[in-house]
Amino acid sequence: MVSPNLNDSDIPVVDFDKFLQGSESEKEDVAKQIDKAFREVGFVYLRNHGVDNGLVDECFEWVCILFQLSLHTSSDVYGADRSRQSKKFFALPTETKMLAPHPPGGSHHRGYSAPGLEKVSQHQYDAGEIAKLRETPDYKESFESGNPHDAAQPNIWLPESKLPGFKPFMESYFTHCSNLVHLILTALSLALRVPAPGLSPTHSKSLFQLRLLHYPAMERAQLVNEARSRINAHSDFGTLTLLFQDRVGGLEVEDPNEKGSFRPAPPIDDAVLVNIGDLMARWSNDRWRSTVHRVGLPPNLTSPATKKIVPERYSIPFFATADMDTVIDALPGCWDEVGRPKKYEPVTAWGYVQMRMAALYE
Ligand SMILES: O=C(O)CCC(=O)C(=O)O
Ligand SMILES: [Fe+2]
Repeated sequence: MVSPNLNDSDIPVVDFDKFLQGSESEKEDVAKQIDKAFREVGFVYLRNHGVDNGLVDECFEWVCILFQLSLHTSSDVYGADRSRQSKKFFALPTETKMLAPHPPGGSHHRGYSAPGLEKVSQHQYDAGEIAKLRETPDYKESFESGNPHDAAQPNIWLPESKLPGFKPFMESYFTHCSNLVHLILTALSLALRVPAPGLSPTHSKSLFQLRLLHYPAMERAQLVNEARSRINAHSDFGTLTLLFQDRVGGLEVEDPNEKGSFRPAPPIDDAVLVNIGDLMARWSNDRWRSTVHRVGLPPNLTSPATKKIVPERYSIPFFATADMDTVIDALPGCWDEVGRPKKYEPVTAWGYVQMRMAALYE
């Protein structure tokens, strides 16, 4: 259930411009605010994050094109003042999207996944448990792409003629999001006083994943009765996630002080939501929280009175992880011999991520 005693969101909103353009003391202040948010909630909204808002809008336009936005539903989704409807949308049939299929298995995270293929699981490694979860698959479709220089996971694109301009746009959007990840890592290094050059070089290969997500419209009753889910409660498994979401809402974050109780993390215009993943939580010796989150009913649909249909929803998560040979051992500032011993054995990023990804697809 959603906690009734919490208002919209306890997630702090931080003005990142003060880090990008500010004085040394302003940078330090922003770093401290982000550190505090990650300690307490594991999530932070960043305003003025430096990824051009027009570019974010354009990315949403591409997502709509890819996933067959119908002009009927779009006004409800985006509100009047965003430019996300400005392109001439056309329907891309499933056969076309299947020209770039996500390979089976959990080790090559690229290309198109049709609704129902993926079931996000939280710490489920037991085959029987995973099979049970799959009985109500997440009702969403996705398209994943990554760093064009990642030889281990080559991108899987549609033929250029099917969606001209899509690949170059996504490659450039990837770079903008990567830059933001590196800036956040620099802020975190400042907060922990990690000696120069800080954490950014541990992500030097930028083996990140850009995911385009579409949750099709569905009957409200299906979501309420848990006949279908949008995305089940889970934590992310890398270091940092950036999340851009449209205006529909429905993302919920677990109350750090009350397991099983969720509060809304509503979209905030022009802000990106950033959260800690499991690998980073471990690396920080649990100084930072990797908080469980899920996507359910948008807050304005919690009362059944009027609307029977939950509108479609689009979101764009960007998952960062460390270079695969990085040894994840408690970061400076996160442990000491006396009061805060290291909780975890050192592990490479590779060893850790493999274990988690195997649970996603099979
Ligand atoms: O769609 C969203 O808002 C959240 C997606 C998410 O949590 C994920 O893909 O890991
Ligand atoms: Fe997530």
